[in-house]
Amino acid sequence: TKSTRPQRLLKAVQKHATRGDPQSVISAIDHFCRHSEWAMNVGDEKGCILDSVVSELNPEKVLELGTYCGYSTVRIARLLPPGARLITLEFNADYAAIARQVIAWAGLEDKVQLVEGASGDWIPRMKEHFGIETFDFVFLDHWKDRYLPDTKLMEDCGLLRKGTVLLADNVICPGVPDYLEYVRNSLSYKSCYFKSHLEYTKAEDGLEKSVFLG
Ligand SMILES: Nc1ncnc2c1ncn2CCOCCNC(=O)c1cc(-c2ccc(F)cc2)cc(O)c1O
Ligand SMILES: [Mg+2]
Repeated sequence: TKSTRPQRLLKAVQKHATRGDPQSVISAIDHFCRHSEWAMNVGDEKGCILDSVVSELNPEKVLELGTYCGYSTVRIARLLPPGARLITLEFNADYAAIARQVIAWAGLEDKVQLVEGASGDWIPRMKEHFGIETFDFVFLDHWKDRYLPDTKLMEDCGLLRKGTVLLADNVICPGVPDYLEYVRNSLSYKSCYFKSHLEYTKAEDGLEKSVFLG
């Protein structure tokens, strides 16, 4: 039977990347997506912006909503200090299976906990199930119509603290208008836009960085 795109992406990683070398995994995925098949990873251009936000913050507790094949998981986890933890939620079991293998190939499995399920179901269980008090950094890259309800849910569950940084992918393409309107107008957030391009294309896209003010 025909392979899936995530399976072909994993094959490219296993063929071209060096085990335990996260940068080679990132480069192998970017090469595959640029020269073989487009895939919805955050990509290299927005990925550099993601890197700079993470490096500046040095977060201990990270939440990623939407793992897909684990590309941004690897980008973030490779920059985390020893002892820091990244929890990543993926709804699609097939994507999750591929992501686990990509994360393992990068040698980052000790820093990452991949959880299969819907963000709306798992966010209320973060404290009791993972012993998380609050998150330092949240990367939003899942269903675009879940960004706003899940942000409000994280607020209501007390998972955000003064200074928690939310970084949202795809705020232009596919777009998250309700989320943007909220974080840009709420007195509880200081928000700014990083203009970029949709991964591996010339179309405009960008990342919105929003600091929770408590
Ligand atoms: N734990 C969870 N809870 C809830 N939902 C969850 C979940 N885990 C996953 N999901 C489901 C959704 O996951 C994938 C979401 N990402 C995208 O859809 C996406 C699409 C494009 C795109 C596509 C086509 C174009 F033409 C132009 C742009 C680009 C991107 O960068 C994207 O990120
Ligand atoms: Mg995205």
